[in-house]
Amino acid sequence: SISDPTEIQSFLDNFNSQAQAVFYKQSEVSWTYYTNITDYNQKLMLDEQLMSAKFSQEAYRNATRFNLTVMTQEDRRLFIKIMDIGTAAQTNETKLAYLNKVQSDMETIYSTAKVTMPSGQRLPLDPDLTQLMATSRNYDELLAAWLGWRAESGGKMKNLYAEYVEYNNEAVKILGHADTGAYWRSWYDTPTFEDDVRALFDQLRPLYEQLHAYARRKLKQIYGNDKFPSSGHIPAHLLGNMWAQQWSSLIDELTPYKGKPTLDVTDEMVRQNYTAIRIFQTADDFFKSLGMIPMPDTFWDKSLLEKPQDGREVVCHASAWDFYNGRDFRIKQCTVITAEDLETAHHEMGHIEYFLQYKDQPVSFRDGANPGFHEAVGDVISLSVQTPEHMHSIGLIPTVSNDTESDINFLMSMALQKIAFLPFGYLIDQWRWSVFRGETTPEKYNEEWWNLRCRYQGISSPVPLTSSDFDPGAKYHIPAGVPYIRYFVSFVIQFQFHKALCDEANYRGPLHRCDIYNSKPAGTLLSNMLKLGSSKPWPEAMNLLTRQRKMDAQPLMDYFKPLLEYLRQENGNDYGWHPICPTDPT
Ligand SMILES: C[C@H](NC(=O)O)C(=O)O
Ligand SMILES: [Zn+2]
Repeated sequence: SISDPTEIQSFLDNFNSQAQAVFYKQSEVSWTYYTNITDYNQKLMLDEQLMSAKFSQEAYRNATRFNLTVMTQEDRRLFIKIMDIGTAAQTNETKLAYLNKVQSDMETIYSTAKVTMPSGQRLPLDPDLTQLMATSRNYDELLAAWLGWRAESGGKMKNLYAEYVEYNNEAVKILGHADTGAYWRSWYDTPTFEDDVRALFDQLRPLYEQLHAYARRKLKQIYGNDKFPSSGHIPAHLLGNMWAQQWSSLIDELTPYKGKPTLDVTDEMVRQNYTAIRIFQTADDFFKSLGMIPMPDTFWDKSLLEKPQDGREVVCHASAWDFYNGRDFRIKQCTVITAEDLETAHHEMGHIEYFLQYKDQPVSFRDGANPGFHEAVGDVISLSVQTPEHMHSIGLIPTVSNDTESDINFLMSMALQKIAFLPFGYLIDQWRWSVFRGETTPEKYNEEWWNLRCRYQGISSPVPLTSSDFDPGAKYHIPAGVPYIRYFVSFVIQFQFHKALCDEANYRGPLHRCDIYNSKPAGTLLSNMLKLGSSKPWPEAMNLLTRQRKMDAQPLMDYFKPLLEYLRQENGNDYGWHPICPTDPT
């Protein structure tokens, strides 16, 4: 095997320049499809994916000719990443083409699905059903939207998913991974990763149990006790969100102390004629205030920031794109003028900022330190943006009152976004890992999904389950093949990051009121971590930013401590639910 340093360097240099060209082409062709769903554009994308796979297979073959033991740590890390080619390891082109086609067809079903409402209207998820789930308080209307969406999305792809699992597992086993779940977890490069996330979830469950109890009591007042099963579960369609994953749209009903200025800035944004562009300029302004890298001109020229009105079908689920040429970075978001989309814009721009900070790294290091890091960047900024102080400073709330009651109201609004999410963020890949392992077989897909939803989220299906349903397919990341534990990791570490940046900004008050806006030191500290990309093991990146090497739920618990005390007082013994699904689904 090759040990000559000159040959090692020239291989890496060649790979780097070729990979940029190949990945650029694949990004462009994919972008064309995601922003204009047609059979023709899908075929171009699938063809390009096969070309890109051939490039990766050849790079893999060439890389295995080198002797990794004589290399520098950095070069060895590059070679390992060059050889981590995922499903492109499938050299049987027919099988790889079929896997990619099935994956793309599931994502297309999801992205073009429409529900025929009792009124006869045919509604897509974005923006119509999302808006309905957030604003309707009519039990039957919510049920119609919820049932319709499951039927038109997941209900149309159950057999496809079983094939996707089989072909995806076969491909990654060629690289030596036990199954697709093992491959996805390998990106965290932590042998105890599964145990670590379970420990974090167990540590945080009391917070969620208290919030769940509080929400359940309020929702019973709205919909009537008879709509709730005796097991303590909340019917899945009543939480203001199609997947009950975040409950922010219930803020007005769940605000503990009425009579204070609303914390939902949606109405004010609409009143001020906010546009999608202005939402993204607001986010860009925050990064600039930290001395971080502004969005480049190509971002503003080439992003798709609103759902096209020209009849084109697009994949509306928001995403941020790196075109791997160091210059072209875009967001695709069907932005609507709501507080939630202001937050999403910061989330997506956090990805772009990460791309910008590590753009001069070798291609194989242009990734998050681990996938959770990439999901955390924008959210950390958004923790500052959402403070009453910052919302006041950008004119979206009239006054800042930090008396105890207003403080609890604010913490409740943040808990509906961050605490409500934790079991959902945790259970998606619990389900998928069990599917990839073969523990959950196709006839058990739906039942096991609801077992986890009932056990961890304390919500249940408002209708009896049938084995032809495939409710996992009603959530984007399942048909799109996007791993999900990254969001659970992000929701924990973003509070570690927030605490570290607030310390760096010399902020002294309670963590939940910290706004790092304009802090150049905080911006420098964050930038230095982001610049690393995936060039170092993630504990080193974590240490650089937070002075510790582990994921730690303490900052999140400290942030919400005053609210937990309030909730325990409010709930008394009225909290918790039966771990298995109710038989009386109301
Ligand atoms: C939390 C996750 N965010 C994302 O996809 O960007 C979601 O929307 O389900
Ligand atoms: Zn993201």
